[in-house]
Amino acid sequence: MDQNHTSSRLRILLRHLDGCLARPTISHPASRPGSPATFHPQQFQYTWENNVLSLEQRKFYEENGFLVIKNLVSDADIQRFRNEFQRICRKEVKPLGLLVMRDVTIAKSEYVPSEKVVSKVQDFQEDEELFRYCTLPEILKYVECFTGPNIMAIHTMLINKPPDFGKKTSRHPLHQDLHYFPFRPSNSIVCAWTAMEHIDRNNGCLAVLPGTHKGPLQPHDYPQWEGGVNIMFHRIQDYDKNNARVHLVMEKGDTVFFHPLLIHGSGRNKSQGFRKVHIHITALFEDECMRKKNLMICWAHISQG
Ligand SMILES: CC(C)CC(=O)SCCNC(=O)CCNC(=O)[C@H](O)C(C)(C)COP(=O)(O)OP(=O)(O)OC[C@H]1O[C@@H](n2cnc3c(N)ncnc32)[C@H](O)[C@@H]1OP(=O)(O)O
Ligand SMILES: O=C(O)CCC(=O)C(=O)O
Repeated sequence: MDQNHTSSRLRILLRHLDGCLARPTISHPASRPGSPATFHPQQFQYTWENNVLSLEQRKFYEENGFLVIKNLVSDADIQRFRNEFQRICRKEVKPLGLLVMRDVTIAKSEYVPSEKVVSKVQDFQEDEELFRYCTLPEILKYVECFTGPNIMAIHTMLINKPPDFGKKTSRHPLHQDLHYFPFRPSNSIVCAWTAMEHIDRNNGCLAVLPGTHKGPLQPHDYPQWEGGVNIMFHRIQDYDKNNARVHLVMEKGDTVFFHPLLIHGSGRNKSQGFRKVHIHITALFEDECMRKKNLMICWAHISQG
């Protein structure tokens, strides 16, 4: 991390701690604020009562730890995200703090800047066009069902899963996102994952182990894969092999919301195309004290809701 990046992060953090927030709010007030436990103490621990989710949808998330909402993000927005991603890949814009990842098989090679060499951009909080995703009312409306109000965007990614270079390195091993996060509580965190095109097993869709959000955070390490593993792509060491994997086939604009303890990963991209998804992770910080405590241990940029 270079010095500019470090000092920019530090400034952001200090601004938050001072309560002088630079970024406009992305909060979307709950229509019926209240704690999830207030309404159905036995039944609902993971969702909030706010008239957005049907009873069936709430029960599904509670039981499975994920929920797919069809056709949530418009084609026009997805096209704008694509355009901006391409500009970043061509190095026409260089948002502050952005991490650009390349697949491990080409990480050390010479390259011409293009979307063919970028497997992921991460932490695009300073790129207004990509960060717009985190502020879309249709996304926030659902995020709030899992986090409650006072939402913060914590981590952002646009994944451009490359066609596999023959080493199966395009796979993302099964893991729990909470492994990467130093803040809590886990039930106040949700990931939004939006398909930017049709995604199925051929181009490496998301695979989830339903219900695993009810278990603890498990130890992770690197998988022993012959072809190599992308940096930080840790796998869960052990999980119940009897727990059937569900492959989420999704259309452009469909969005899956999932709990940070849900075990998930994605398969090899066997197609010739670059499979794109837009992701962000959000969390609720329930009160000022918890917000400050979490901010002090959190490495990612945070926007306050
Ligand atoms: C919930 C969510 C968080 C789940 C996930 O997404 S898991 C994946 C999270 N990924 C990350 O956190 C990436 C963290 N970022 C980084 O490690 C770095 O910033 C990089 C993206 C690698 C870029 O590092 P940077 O120093 O700016 O650039 P360099 O090109 O000089 O790379 C530094 C050393 O890393 C190597 N590298 C780059 N890309 C990969 C790769 N895909 N897999 C394995 N190694 C890689 C690169 O070859 C270089 O190695 P050395 O020359 O130092 O030996
Ligand atoms: O979209 C993918 O390939 C998987 C992404 C993922 O599991 C993650 O970044 O946590």
